[in-house]
Amino acid sequence: MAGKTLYDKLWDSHLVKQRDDGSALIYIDRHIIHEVTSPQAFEGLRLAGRKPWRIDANIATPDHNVPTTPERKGGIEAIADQVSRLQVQTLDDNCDEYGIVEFKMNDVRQGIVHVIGPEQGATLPGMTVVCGDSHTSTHGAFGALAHGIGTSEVEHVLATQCLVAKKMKNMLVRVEGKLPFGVTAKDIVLAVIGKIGTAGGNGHAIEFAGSAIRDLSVEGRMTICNMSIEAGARVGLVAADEKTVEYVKGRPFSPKGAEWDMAVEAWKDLVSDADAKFDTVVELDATQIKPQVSWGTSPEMVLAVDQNVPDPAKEMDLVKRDSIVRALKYMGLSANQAITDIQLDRVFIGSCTNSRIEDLRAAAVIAKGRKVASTIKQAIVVPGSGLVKAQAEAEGLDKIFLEAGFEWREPGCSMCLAMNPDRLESGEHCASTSNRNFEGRQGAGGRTHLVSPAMAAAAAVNGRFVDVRELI
Ligand SMILES: CC(C)[C@H](C(=O)O)[C@@H](O)C(=O)O
Ligand code: SF4
Repeated sequence: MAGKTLYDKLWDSHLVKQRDDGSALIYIDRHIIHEVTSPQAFEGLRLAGRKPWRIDANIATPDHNVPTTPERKGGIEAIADQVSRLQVQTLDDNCDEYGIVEFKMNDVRQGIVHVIGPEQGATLPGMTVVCGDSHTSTHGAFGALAHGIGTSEVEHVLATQCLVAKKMKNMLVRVEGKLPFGVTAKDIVLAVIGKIGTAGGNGHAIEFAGSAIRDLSVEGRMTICNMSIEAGARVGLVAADEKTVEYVKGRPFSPKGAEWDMAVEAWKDLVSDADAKFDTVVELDATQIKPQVSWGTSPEMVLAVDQNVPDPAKEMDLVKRDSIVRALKYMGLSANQAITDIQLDRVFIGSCTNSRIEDLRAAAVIAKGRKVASTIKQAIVVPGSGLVKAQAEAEGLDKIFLEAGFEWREPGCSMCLAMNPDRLESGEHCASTSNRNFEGRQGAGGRTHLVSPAMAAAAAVNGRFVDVRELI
């Protein structure tokens, strides 16, 4: 019998019941909750006369709708938008009613769900982790089976601690070789999506492996797994190793004492067996990856910073040609324009892809001693959690950013999506460290370019895209 992949192992160890029609019931160890996808789920529970079944498996925080400016210190009343205020209030009320641990808006532990889960040790190797949010794939960086679920599934998990699921296929993305200086995890994942496309991982759980992935910090692995969903896969995974163990050690929700020792022993098995079979294998040479910039309205429309945007006239496939024409029009770019000729209006450093301490450090290296270009209307740095913010301030990163002309904000999803006051105006170009660039994502008519934190900082000081390696 062939060996098992990491995904097979995680699936098998959580399988409650397999049905003949292919559907199955799996046990969920951790459920993370935010204000957007939970209100109807709690309401559904109430209407059915049910209660959450395992209170301590849940952890909640508001992130999408929270303002990131200092006024929010005034509390929920300070949220100007009514719908946003109601969502945040409803989350607070639901968590209070059922006794669910919640880091409220002004708690130092508040932040983006995918940043705070790992930060608190609430995400551990070997777990199943779900959240009503597509970027739950982030947590797979710990060798956990993690994916987004819909609101009706949020209700189901609350009520039963189980989920109806279907086993996915196995895909291996192997990235070998040493990553060039100045090239980061974000560039790896954008390059992967550029290669396989946004449908490339459809129906698969992607395991990222190879020396370039092993060499990454746990934060970098989170960035990669985060964007598995943009590669078409709901699940991204990285095998657990010493770095994973080191990261989770001593965190508030991590096991302690004898339980810790047992856990570490068990986590050693969270790797794919050498003879495991993958349905699909993709290989990338890390040494060839350059800093990436998305130019279009899909994450697969991405190029190296030294390239030129495509010319539709050279595309023979009519469907592809049409999508290039439309993307160029929306983005206000002309065929063959150099990426380094794209003028930026705003810069956003944040989101669950790139708002951890390592991301802020990388951006600060570039910002240090430089100034945001006068042509940039706004450059904001939004830490992923209050604890990331505190850590950055302890290291003096806030000062570096403020002196350079960046704004230093409170944690939240912020400009990643237009659900709170941070957004683009129509026609504006933004260098953004987030994960999605479809039309209107950061505000109606806004034009998003996905980049790494260092590339975003470099764009801020240069006014246009520049190969960050010229500034290091
Ligand atoms: C609001 C939420 C449901 C959504 C998601 O699931 O991903 C958001 O986080 C996003 O990034 O678009
Ligand atoms: S930061 Fe962006 S991608 Fe992440 S959860 Fe928030 S809105 Fe979704």
